Amino acid sequence: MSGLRIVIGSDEAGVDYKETLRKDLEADARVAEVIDIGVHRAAEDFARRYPYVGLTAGQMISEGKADRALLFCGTGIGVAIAANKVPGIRATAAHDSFSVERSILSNNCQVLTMGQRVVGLELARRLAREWIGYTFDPASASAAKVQVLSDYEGC
Ligand SMILES: O=C[C@H](O)[C@H](O)COP(=O)(O)O
Repeated sequence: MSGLRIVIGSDEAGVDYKETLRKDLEADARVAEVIDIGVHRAAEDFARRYPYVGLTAGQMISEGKADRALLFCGTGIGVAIAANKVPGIRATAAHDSFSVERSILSNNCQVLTMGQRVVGLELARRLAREWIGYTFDPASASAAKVQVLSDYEGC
């Protein structure tokens, strides 16, 4: 898909990867807009923890301000849990190529998360490049399964 609006964010444990991946996304012609929700390196911003980052990203997608989010924390787990609290949001941590692919093609996840303490930087960059290239097919056999979740949430 071209023209993606992507939120990028992290807690303090993922800020190094967030900074590198933000630059990658900004240089990618398939990305229309990169929205950096922090954290930034200022001490006061480091007080924001993974729940706020995940919730903010999920809310932005829910409100139509972005299409996807790429989030980092120590493991990728905390930001995924937080984003999943927002109704209608499907978020997952993934650190391998197949799971990243299926997060879109099977699950239509809007949010991909990774852990800076889990995955190497170059693999994270490669996975993000791959992730941008996938588009969910609403006519696929997977669509009815995703719809069950949407129906449950009513959105
Ligand atoms: O999922 C949580 C993240 O990995 C976070 O960056 C670290 O959380 P902790 O400091 O509570 O271990």
